[in-house]
Amino acid sequence: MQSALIVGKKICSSLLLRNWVRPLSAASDKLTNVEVNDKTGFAKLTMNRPPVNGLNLDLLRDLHQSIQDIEKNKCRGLILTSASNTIFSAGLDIMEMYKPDQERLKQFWTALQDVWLALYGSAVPTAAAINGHSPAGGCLLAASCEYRVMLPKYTIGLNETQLGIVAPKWFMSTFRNVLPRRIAEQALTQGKMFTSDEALKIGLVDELAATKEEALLKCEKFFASFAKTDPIARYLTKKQLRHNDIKELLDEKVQDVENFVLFVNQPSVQKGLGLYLESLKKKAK
Ligand SMILES: CC/C=C\C/C=C\CCCC/C=C/C(=O)SCCNC(=O)CCNC(=O)[C@H](O)C(C)(C)COP(=O)(O)OP(=O)(O)OC[C@H]1O[C@@H](n2cnc3c(N)ncnc32)[C@H](O)[C@@H]1OP(=O)(O)O
Repeated sequence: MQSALIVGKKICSSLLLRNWVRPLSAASDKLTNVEVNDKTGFAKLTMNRPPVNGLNLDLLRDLHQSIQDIEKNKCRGLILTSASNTIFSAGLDIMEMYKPDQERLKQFWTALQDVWLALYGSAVPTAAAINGHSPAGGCLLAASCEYRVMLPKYTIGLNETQLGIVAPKWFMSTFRNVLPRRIAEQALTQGKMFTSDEALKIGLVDELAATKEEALLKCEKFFASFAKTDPIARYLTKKQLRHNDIKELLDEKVQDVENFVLFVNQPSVQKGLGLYLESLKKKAK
């Protein structure tokens, strides 16, 4: 595992502290970073895979581990954000799907499922400070949280149909949990990327903030709104509301991996992914 965990002493007993500290790798290797505010108990989970936080197998596994750690240590809130100044996450790393190693491809999709199950079903209140572009898988992560604060002039959305891809059911359920059904249907079928202002207008994000610091504060304010609620009652309510979406994936988890593998291996999909990668690289030149 490649994530670093920084924990405030006031919150964690020395036993917990021991549990939390995982071996730190060299700074340049860190893919996620967790910092816990010792006064509030809020954890900031930062994705740090330059240049675009492409969700590859390693980053996904790291994210999963970090979410589990935050959960185990009973933090009072989890804020997902990015170390980049312009990108929250570019979504799935297309390199994982292009000319893939078959065993790794299965592990990759399973890791994405696990991150979604952990984040969408988290007992800890969750929020995303969206400090950059957030297409596809990036949008999935943000939409899996309970609250979203976005910086201006970026884009967010599930753009799969524009790439000739069908978003899996659980991507769609996540959107439907946030957006009115008709808006979700239009956005998903069009593969629409929304500007920050548009996202605010339709309710895909809850607030805009001028800076990352302000976004983090607004996420913390959202967590503070639960100060007078019972944490167990809060969690059970969330759990029931999200139960069907989670159960649907759990019931079909293996089949979902098989569908994904079958889909990705289609020659037409491979061709499309290759062309898309090329277009991204040309754009970068
Ligand atoms: C029935 C159905 C059953 C099963 C369904 C099965 C499967 C389908 C489900 C799949 C769901 C897919 C989800 C996804 O997330 S797919 C990924 C979608 N992401 C995107 O389309 C975003 C693409 N990227 C961008 O738009 C821009 O890069 C971005 C994020 C706006 C940033 O722009 P910019 O700052 O200008 O940076 P560059 O474009 O120059 O990029 C820098 C560098 O990164 C490479 N890169 C960017 N995005 C990706 C990516 N997603 N994967 C891999 N690599 C990426 C880019 O090529 C550049 O590379 P270089 O080597 O040139 O530096």
